[in-house]
Amino acid sequence: YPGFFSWGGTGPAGGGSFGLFPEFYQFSCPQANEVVMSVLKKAIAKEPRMAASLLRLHFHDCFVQGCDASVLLDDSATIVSEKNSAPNRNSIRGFEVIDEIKTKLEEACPQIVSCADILALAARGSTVLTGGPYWELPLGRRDSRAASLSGANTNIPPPNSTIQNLITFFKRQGLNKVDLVALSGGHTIGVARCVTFKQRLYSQNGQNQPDETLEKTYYLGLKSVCPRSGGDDNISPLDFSSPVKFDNSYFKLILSGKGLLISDVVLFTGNIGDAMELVRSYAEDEGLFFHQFAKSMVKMGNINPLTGFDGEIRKNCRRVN
Ligand code: HEM
Ligand SMILES: [Ca+2]
Ligand SMILES: [Ca+2]
Repeated sequence: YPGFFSWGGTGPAGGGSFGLFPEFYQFSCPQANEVVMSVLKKAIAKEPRMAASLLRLHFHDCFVQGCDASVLLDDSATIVSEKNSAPNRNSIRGFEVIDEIKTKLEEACPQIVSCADILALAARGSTVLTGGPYWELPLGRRDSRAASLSGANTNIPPPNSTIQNLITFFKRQGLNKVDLVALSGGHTIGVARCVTFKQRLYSQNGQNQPDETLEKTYYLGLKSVCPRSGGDDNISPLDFSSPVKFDNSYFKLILSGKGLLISDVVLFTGNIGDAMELVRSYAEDEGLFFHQFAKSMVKMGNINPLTGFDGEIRKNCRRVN
């Protein structure tokens, strides 16, 4: 049976049964979240950045084919992996931690907990362990039998997006401007490679000029990490004031010209009134940001899940059964 209380009918989330709900593993694997948290604690203690990498992995999963663990599939005879897409190549990480969680869960409750739910649990756990909000997490996602390289190339927004582009990318997933600004706050942790923000330092307007919205000393610091030629894989924090703490300083930095990516900065400089207002509110009120981040994470986690008898529960997150 595909989990607890599954009738295989058609519910509001599509696909079958009742959609997702927090108690999905209550009887079939009550310790699921504890297992996830124990592996996360160890992995994040060893490398604080891992929290950021795991949060991002859930995002890159959900925006391509829905939250179905498609992002975890390796190349094989039948699979063209999303890992080689432009947004993911040399960039997404954390697969070994997901493998470790899956191995432990297969020991504890074989073939019960999906890789898609592991990604969602790891994203929430990573948020909590770095000081961010906790939320009730709907569960019951199942795993895809396919990946979509083209979907990864076309549905994940690039770092030089305009605000209009960002709104469009999010809208395509059923997410609005409030979700866009709140979820961009995920950039309160983690880093980006020089190649993702170089354009701003050396050729913002097609001319050989830096982005004029960059604060001067911040700009000089970035130039030393990210030279005009080479250094593409050098990294810089997305929120340099607290790169391993989940807080609202990302929004404060944007207000002071110290946002790293164009996609961060345009939330405030893009002349979309409600986005500007939201950046200001989240900079002022961390509680408000936490509340909305949690709500929007639930919304993102609900994008097109496989439920009921659709998809499968993978034994190994890197390949279909
Ligand atoms: C709004 C559109 C977004 C764009 C354009 C964007 C773009 C990027 C880019 C370019 C990087 C650096 C990748 C690299 O250099 O290899 C990055 C990192 C990151 N992104 Fe986003 N992102 C967006 C939304 C999100 C969302 C919704 C989340 C999660 C809620 C998120 C979480 C992260 C995290 C945590 C990192 C750091 C990862 C690490 O250090 O390993 N991003 N993002
Ligand atoms: Ca997916
Ligand atoms: Ca931070």
